[in-house]
Amino acid sequence: MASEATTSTQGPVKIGTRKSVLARVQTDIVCKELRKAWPDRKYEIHAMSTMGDNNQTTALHEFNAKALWTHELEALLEKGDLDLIVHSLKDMPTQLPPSMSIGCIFPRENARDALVVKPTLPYKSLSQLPEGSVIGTSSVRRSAQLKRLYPALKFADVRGNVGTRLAKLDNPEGEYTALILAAAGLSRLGMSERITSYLDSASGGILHAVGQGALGIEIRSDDEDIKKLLSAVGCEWTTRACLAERSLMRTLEGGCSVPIGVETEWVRKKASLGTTVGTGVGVGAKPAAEYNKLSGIAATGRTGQDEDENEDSGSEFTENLIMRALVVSLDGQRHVEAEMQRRITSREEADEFGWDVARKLVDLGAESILHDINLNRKIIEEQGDA
Ligand SMILES: NCc1[nH]cc(CCC(=O)O)c1CC(=O)O
Repeated sequence: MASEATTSTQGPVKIGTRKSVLARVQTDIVCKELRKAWPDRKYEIHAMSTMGDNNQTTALHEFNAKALWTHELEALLEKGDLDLIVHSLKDMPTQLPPSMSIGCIFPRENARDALVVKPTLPYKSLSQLPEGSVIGTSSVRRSAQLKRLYPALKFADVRGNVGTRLAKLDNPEGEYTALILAAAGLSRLGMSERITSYLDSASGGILHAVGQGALGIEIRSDDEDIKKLLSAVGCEWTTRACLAERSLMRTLEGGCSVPIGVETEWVRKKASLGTTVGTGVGVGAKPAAEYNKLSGIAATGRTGQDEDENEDSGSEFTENLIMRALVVSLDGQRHVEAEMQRRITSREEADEFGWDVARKLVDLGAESILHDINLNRKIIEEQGDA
């Protein structure tokens, strides 16, 4: 028994996560993939409640919420009490502490936002909602975009995890007509049937959050053992698309989060024919499963399935990434938007692409919108506590 089996490379992989049901489900996805790739290792899941989870009342924007959700887990990672942390990528700050990095990103679920209308009401889309309908959302990205497109709507904060929010919506006495939630969260919780309609560029112009729908794995930057384990899982398509999105946000935010909406989509063209053989994130209002297949993301990732799909990349196919991005003022009165497409063949190119889209938004006037927002509010967060 007292062998060398205590070296870090052979010890259990200690996986950290938050305590919410969604966080647990997402962690199970990651753990399952790791087990499949490395069946001989042992895995331990440590679900911790964080300060954010414990403080349901203080208005979110009073904290630097992103840090609030991640700091406590990061401290354990740093100490070696954890080896990796499973995050919803959109909840990860774009700048990590220097000793931490993103080990990999898992295949993206449906990245879009979803409208969830109170079950007793007949409305099927945002445009059908009567004047004065109350939308429950604590996200300024969501409310600012909706104010721009649907000025007759009203907004109210809604806190708590996804289940709590839905219960507030369903309460006959409740004030909300509808909620806006990430489709990914609902889908992972097995509650896709609650989705009334999907919101995206093709169906009205609501863009989702940077990193939405993807899982980010945070590790110690110098942990070669965990890096090796992660090299067998994750999804390079999602990783590149999300790195581009994060680069966009990092370039624009200058330290604070701002209402930035984004949508990325892979377009794979057969070079000889010039025809689009697969498109990606944000195309039409497709149900989650079909959407995921369409995205070419889950299917072409290194997830063990459909690996052959990917073999055509390289010379015969070109992979272009389309990015649509928007910055909107809090009252919805001003906005700038941009769309660019570029061939992306590496993470570095993805990063540069996000930077260039940000530059384009700045050229179009994003800076004055951002300046006003930063004057008004020191910290704007989109955090809820899913
Ligand atoms: N803001 C909290 C949060 N963080 C991640 C998700 C859902 C899963 C995801 O977007 O990856 C949610 C809930 C929501 O925004 O509806």
